[in-house]
Amino acid sequence: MKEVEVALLGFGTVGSGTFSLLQTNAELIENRLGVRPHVSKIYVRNPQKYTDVTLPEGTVFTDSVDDVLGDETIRIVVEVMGGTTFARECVEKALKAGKNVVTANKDLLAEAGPYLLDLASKNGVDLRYEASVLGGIPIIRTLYDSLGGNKISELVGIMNGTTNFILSKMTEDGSNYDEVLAEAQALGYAEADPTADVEGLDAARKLAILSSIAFNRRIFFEDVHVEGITKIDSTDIAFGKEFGYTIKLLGIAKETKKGLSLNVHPAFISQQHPLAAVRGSYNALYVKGNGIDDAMFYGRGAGSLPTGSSVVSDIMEVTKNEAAQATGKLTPFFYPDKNLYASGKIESSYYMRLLVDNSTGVLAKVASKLAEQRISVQAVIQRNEDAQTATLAIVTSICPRSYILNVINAFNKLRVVKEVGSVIRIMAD
Ligand SMILES: NC(=O)C1=CN([C@@H]2O[C@H](COP(=O)(O)OP(=O)(O)OC[C@H]3O[C@@H](n4cnc5c(N)ncnc54)[C@H](OP(=O)(O)O)[C@@H]3O)[C@@H](O)[C@H]2O)C=CC1
Ligand SMILES: N[C@@H](CC=O)C(=O)O
Ligand code: NA
Repeated sequence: MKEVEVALLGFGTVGSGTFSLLQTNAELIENRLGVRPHVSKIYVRNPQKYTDVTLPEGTVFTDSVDDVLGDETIRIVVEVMGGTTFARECVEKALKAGKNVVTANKDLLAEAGPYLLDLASKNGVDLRYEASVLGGIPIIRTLYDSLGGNKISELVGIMNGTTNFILSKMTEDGSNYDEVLAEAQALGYAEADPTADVEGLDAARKLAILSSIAFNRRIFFEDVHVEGITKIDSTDIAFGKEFGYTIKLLGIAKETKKGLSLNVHPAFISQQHPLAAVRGSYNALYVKGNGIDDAMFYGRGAGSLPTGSSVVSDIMEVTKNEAAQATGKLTPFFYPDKNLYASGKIESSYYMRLLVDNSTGVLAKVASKLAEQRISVQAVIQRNEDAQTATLAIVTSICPRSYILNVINAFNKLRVVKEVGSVIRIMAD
């Protein structure tokens, strides 16, 4: 039996899912490839943690990364540890040693992807990262290859499983934010530090990676304007429902004549919008191209086996390239100027929740501040909290984000406004 030697760096959610799929589908994979990917070494810092794992003969845990990177028989190094310091060191060493690398690490790709891809090419090896974006959904290769003949104008997606799981549970079951986050962590969806999920950083990294491919630019994490979901509360979700909206954390990249805008933020979308039906740990990406028109890709965005499925597909792709002596042959990109469009200029309508004095004339005062910024009110719900206080939930007309920032300043100075609770964009259908 012909084998290609593979090593895993990491055996957590993704590493174990990858290993399990390689074992379960070994025969099928070998039949399709003509070669069997064989995991000979698994690097972890603390092998004692894995004493309950039974490895087949020929596979060992090691706590020495040099034992992996210095092993000449290993052709594919799978980096599934996470982080950008040690992981980057390992990936660079592996590429320089002439080994192919498969990684699920979006933090690393969004920070140094173009550099590492160049390094791989220089060393005649592959660097593949299908698992880094949208977990199990095959989207990297789809954008590179299947949609390669399209000029892409728009990407809109739900790119983080943890936050979609949290928002879905809060919306559907009225669950408490902290409890659902703990559940997402227990299910292996969340990052080691879940701040990356809930503050939108993870989605921003994924948007940067996808946009680099879709728009042929060197896009990094810093290029994306980010807002997370930590300020969303059940009151907003309930008002949203009354207005006919569902809340989602969206990644949006749009190319217009004015430039490329890159944003991650929570948004209300119509309950009829296809993305509204994407629930739990599922992700989806809507792509607009000048050939395909509209397409939507849907599947599990996080979790052990779904993400392992993408890692295994990359291992198979690299194995095929090795057999064809075609590794390191990705055509170099031509990167035009980034020409980013400032997010303050982007127009949409907004939902605003204000805590106000419960007295006559308050609504008129609030409306006049909006009018001063050339913003009109499309819909409003007033809920009396007690004799002194009322909540106003407002849907505004379409305006640039900078107008909304101005009106928030004006509200903060208005005596009848006790608090500006939340401000959430509303995405047009
Ligand atoms: N979980 C998911 O659904 C998805 C995760 N990803 C990405 O995949 C990567 C792995 O994630 P996941 O499997 O969830 O992570 P886990 O925390 O579950 O696993 C990390 C593994 O790496 C080992 N490890 C070895 N060295 C290090 C190190 N220096 N720092 C951290 N871990 C180390 C850990 O073992 P030990 O502690 O013994 O060293 C552990 O086995 C990350 O880049 C993540 O962003 C991508 C898509 C989906
Ligand atoms: N933490 C991430 C894991 C997959 O990329 C998520 O929740 O989507
Ligand atoms: Na993917």
